[in-house]
Amino acid sequence: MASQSLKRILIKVSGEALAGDESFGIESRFLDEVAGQLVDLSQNGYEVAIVVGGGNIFRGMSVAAGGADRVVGDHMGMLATVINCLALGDAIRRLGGNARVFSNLVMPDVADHFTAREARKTLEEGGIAICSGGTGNPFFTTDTAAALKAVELECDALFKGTKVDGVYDADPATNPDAKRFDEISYDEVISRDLKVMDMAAFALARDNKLPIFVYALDVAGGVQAIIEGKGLSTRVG
Ligand SMILES: Nc1ncnc2c1ncn2[C@@H]1O[C@H](COP(=O)(O)OP(=O)(O)OP(=O)(O)O)[C@@H](O)[C@H]1O
Ligand SMILES: O=c1ccn([C@@H]2O[C@H](COP(=O)(O)O)[C@@H](O)[C@H]2O)c(=O)[nH]1
Repeated sequence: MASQSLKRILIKVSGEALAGDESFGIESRFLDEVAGQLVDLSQNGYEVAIVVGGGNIFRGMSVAAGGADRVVGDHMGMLATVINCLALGDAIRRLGGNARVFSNLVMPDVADHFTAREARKTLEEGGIAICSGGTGNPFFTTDTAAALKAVELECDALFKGTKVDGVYDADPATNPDAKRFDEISYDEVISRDLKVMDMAAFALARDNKLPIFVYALDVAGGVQAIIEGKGLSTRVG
């Protein structure tokens, strides 16, 4: 049974986490695990929209650092998110769920062009709306795309599923003594420059009063457990 206060949600799935134990690409066991969690949420009455990152395949900054055109690099990064979204949509359908892949880059043979109107319709009809291609613009990230889509689709909350189980006072990957927050305000996360998500995403969420839950994608129960107050996450609000 879906919670009344958090019924329509957007989940940002980290591209990097989709690689599982590998450093590149998609680990099918992990993909199926994530898809299974999304199907369960949808079948339990939640309206679920998805944005997927591309870090397991390509990040525009990495080519720009080598001297290539950043805009071309970012287009390549956005295409990487389309690949991940197609894989996730397919995994959801194989598990009996109903998913429709949208894209902010126009590619009619591959995905439906994203409009908030069509994506909302998919959600209202019980389908999972997967939003690929980021914002469609270079110099952004899929975190910002996730906040933007969550606002456009009138979601009650944004869940950022990643490799860590919340927001810490320093990057826990490089600081073993970092302390985790159960809750933190938008302004504090921005003023401390805590880099679990980019600042544009936090600012957009703050300006639209969109709560964000940062959680570890590989923890059993996932989003459903967090909504029921049983799972670990940091609430940014
Ligand atoms: N203060 C912090 N609290 C928590 N995590 C942090 C913090 N600062 C940096 N991080 C790092 O941020 C990472 C998550 O952000 P990142 O944008 O790199 O990944 P992602 O969005 O999950 O991946 P992708 O770009 O592939 O979708 C975590 O794995 C963590 O190591
Ligand atoms: O709106 C957007 C979103 C993404 N990009 C590019 O795609 C890659 C992958 O996204 P991540 O958020 O890093 O996973 C990103 O590095 C950008 O190059 C974009 O240009 N615009």
